[in-house]
Formats: sequence, C-alpha cells, structure tokens
Amino acid sequence: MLDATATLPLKDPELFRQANFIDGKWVKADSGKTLTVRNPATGEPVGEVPAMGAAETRRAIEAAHAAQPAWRAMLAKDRAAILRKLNDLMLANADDLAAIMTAEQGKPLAESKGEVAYAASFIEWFAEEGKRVYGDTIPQNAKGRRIIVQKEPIGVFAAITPWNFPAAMITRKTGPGWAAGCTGVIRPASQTPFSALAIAVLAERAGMPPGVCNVITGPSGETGKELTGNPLVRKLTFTGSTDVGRTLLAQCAPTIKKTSMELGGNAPFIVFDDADLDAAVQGAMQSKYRNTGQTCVCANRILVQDGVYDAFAAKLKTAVEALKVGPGTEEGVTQGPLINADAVAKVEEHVADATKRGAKVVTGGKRHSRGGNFYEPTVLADVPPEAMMFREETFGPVAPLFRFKTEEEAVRLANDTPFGLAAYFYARDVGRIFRVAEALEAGIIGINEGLISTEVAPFGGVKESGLGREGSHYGIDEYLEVKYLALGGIGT
Ligand SMILES: NC(=O)C1=CN([C@@H]2O[C@H](COP(=O)(O)OP(=O)(O)OC[C@H]3O[C@@H](n4cnc5c(N)ncnc54)[C@H](OP(=O)(O)O)[C@@H]3O)[C@@H](O)[C@H]2O)C=CC1
Ligand SMILES: O=C(O)CCCC(=O)O
Repeated sequence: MLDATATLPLKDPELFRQANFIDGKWVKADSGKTLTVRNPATGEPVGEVPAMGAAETRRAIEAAHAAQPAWRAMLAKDRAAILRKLNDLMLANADDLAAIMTAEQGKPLAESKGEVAYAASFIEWFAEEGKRVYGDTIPQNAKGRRIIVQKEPIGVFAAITPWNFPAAMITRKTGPGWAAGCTGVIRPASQTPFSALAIAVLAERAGMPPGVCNVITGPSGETGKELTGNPLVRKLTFTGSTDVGRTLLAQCAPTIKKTSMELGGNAPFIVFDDADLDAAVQGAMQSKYRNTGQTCVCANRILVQDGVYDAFAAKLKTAVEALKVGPGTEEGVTQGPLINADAVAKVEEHVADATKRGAKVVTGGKRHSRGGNFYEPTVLADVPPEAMMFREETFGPVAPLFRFKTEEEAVRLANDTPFGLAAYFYARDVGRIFRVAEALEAGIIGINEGLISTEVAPFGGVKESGLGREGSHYGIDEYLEVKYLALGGIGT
C-alpha cells in the first residue's frame, strides 16, 4: 500500500482508502493483489486499490441482498435523513473530495469542487424525492372491484461508472437507488476509484447500515460478469461507452435485469445566422471544453451557418487561446490533462484524419509542450462530414467547425449519427427554435444554453446513446417496480 499522505495532503486523511467496502467492512482482495492508480497529470502513483474478482463481487452482492429488507422497510423519511446527512458531509468535506478527484482524474481543482457540489445535489434531491414515490388508484373496470397501483424498490442494483465524473456518476445512480429503498454494489472506473471510496466513508458516517453501500474495485471483465450475471442483482445502471454498454446489456439478458444505460454521444452544436454570437461562443466554450472535452454531452460537432461562420470562428479562437493548460492543482488552470495516453492518441488520430481531409487548424492542433497527457485546446475549420470526428466522439479539447447553408441541412447533418444524447443550438427566431428543437433526435436539447446538467432535469439519450433517465423525478422510477393490486369482493 502506498503512503499517499505526502503527495495528497488532506484535512481528513481517513477519506483516502486503499481498501474496498463490503458489508460495512474495509477489506482487501482475497488474492492480496492490487491495481495502481496513476495521476494523469504526472504519471505518478496516487495509490492502490484491491483487485477483486468474482468471489468478492458475489460477497458484496450478497451483503447488499441481506441488507435490503431492513433498508426497504424503513420509512422514506428516515432514509432521507441519512441521505441528507451524506449530502451535508460531502459539502463539508468538499476540499478533500476535490483534492482526491483532481489527483486521480486530473480536472482543475475548481472544477472538481464544482463536481462535488453537483454530486451532493443528487443525494439531496433524491432524499426528498424518495418521500414522493406515489402510487395510483384506477377506476374499477367491474362492480365490486378496486384497482390499486403501488411502487416498490426493485432490489439490489449494480452501478458501473466511468472516470470522467468520479463522484457525480456515483451519486446520480446511488441517490435514487438508496432513496427508493434499494441497496447496491458500486464498481467505479479503475482510473478513478478513490472518489467512490471516499463517498463510502461518508455514507458510513452518515449512518448508512452495513450492506446498503458496497464499493468494489478490480478487473472489469471478472467483476462485470458477476454483477451482470448474478440473479440477486435486479438492476444494472451503467455510464460509459456504447460498446461496453452493448456487452453489458447482452450479459444482463439471461437474468432479464432492468437496465439504465447512459452511453456515448456525438453532440451537434448549431449556430444559426440569427444567433447571439457572443452567447454562442460562451456556450460552445462551456459545452466543449468542460473537463477538457471529456464528457458525453460535450459539443462534438460545431455546425455554423455560412453568414456567421468566419465571425464565430474568430471569436472562438480568441476564447480558446485564453484557456490555460496544466495540472489541475496549478493556480488558474482551466484545462487539465486527458485521462491517459490512449485518449491523447485518439485525439491525435482524429485531428490527423480531419487535416488530411482538408480541415484547417485555427488554433492548437498538437500535443501540448508540457508533454504527458496534455493536448492543446484546438479549433479546426472547414472540417468535412467525412471526417472521423463527425462520426465518433473525440472526447478531447477539439472544436471542429462544419459549415452549412440552410436550416434543413443543419438538422440533417445534426441527426446523421447513431447517437442521440445532447444537442445544442443558438438562434433567436421563435419559429425556428420550436422547429429545430422538435426535429433534433436527442434526449437533451440546449437552446441558447451550453450547460444542461442539473439534478432537477432528466438526463439521458435516445438511439445508441442509451436507455432510461437519471436525475429529476423521472430518475427514481428506474429503481422501482410497479405492482398492481386487484381487489375483489368489495361489494359495490
Ligand atoms: N458516456 C460517458 O460518459 C462516457 C463515454 N466514454 C466514451 O468511451 C470511450 C472509452 O472510454 P472508456 O473509459 O474506455 O469507457 P468504458 O466504457 O470502457 O468504461 C466505463 C466503465 O465500464 C467499465 N468496463 C469496461 N469494460 C467492461 C466490461 N467488459 N464489463 C464491465 N465493466 C466494464 C470500465 O472499467 P475500467 O475502468 O476498469 O476499464 C469503467 O468502469 C471514451 O473515449 C468516450 O468516447 C467514456 C467514459 C464515459
Ligand atoms: O456521461 C458523462 O459524461 C457524465 C455526465 C456529465 C454531466 O452530468 O453533465
């Protein structure tokens, strides 16, 4: 086990755990093996986590299953009190949680702190929402009968989460699950497990009974097969790539699990001639460069109408050149490193492919002089729709500009993808606003807005971007079953 105290000074070092949390106990892998987590800004080790396999995963599932009846039997109000305490503890420990997140994920400290608040907001929101799991009464279809509908927790959930939002993707899943009366097993990304483990420390402090929150780490194949194949798990919630989502769906099929899949995107960001250009540039900066371009709702294709193309490109260039690249712990940095060398290679490949096809580099376009996983914030102009970056998520700090002439062409280009998570457009004509919003094939539409994420609104995609919704009052339904009670012999 590494001594991280020198490189990661925390006010409360107990939040940094190099062990897993199963049934209320901090444990190692049966084999004693560990995985090393590296800081993407420096390549230095942050710490080690257990390399758990199928047997330990099964124990975590069994612990969640054993804890479920008592957790489900609690009043929603009493579960809410524990969740509110967890929210309060996350906010009170935001500096430490942010330091852990920046060390393992790389995002600037201010952004990590923002994510901690965002993560806590799901716990707070669902603490309240859990009290409003209402049923229904349906007018009878025959004399002497009553029809009642009630909602019940689905049981044990498994949450497999990505590295780009190490805390918020945990709480956006566990918040509604726990509030609904479910217990769960969390399996965070191997690159960013320490945020999830710190949340488990706080959940325990908040009074969550043993077995309600379990966190395991280890090779994805082994842990994933048990989480998807074990019949005690009734719900799988996943955020990550579409390819892995497809595999997990197939693995869940034999035991017919309920699933939520928040998968890849390929968001269009359309700027029409009638847009407020300064607002559009600001929105593009927020949407594109948040988390160094590594979010599934990041603008991936910026479509700009002919009449404002040059002006928009010039304003965007100025804004992008003001970004500061560096380790997330450095003062004033707005762009951290990419998560690993593979991510940098993918960005390089996309940029090389686009320029080979005739795209022009407006700014950036290469690895940053800092080396390692740093890449220059980039704008490319005149990218043709045949480019790889039109078809695939680049997941990096590259804004490719595509030119279009008419509204119909913009909508056609925007929808020309198997993905449908987020789409954005800037326009002022109210008729166009409704036409375009209704024509875009996406689960989330930002209209004159570059930041669409909030705990109060439903987050999720259509087409190959996924299934189900997270956040908002819709989010809790994903953890509930509907039960219909048919009562006969009432008399009237
Ligand atoms: N929708 C989104 O928010 C995200 C989209 N992506 C997209 O996916 C691309 C690749 O990123 P990547 O990190 O590889 O995403 P993945 O989909 O591979 O990883 C997401 C999570 O799934 C786990 N996982 C991977 N394979 C399996 C498996 N067979 N069974 C069970 N769990 C599994 C990973 O574990 P482990 O960490 O051990 O590999 C991680 O916890 C990105 O470039 C981006 O385009 C990536 C992350 C988030
Ligand atoms: O899948 C992602 O990229 C995480 C969602 C980010 C957000 O909530 O805005």
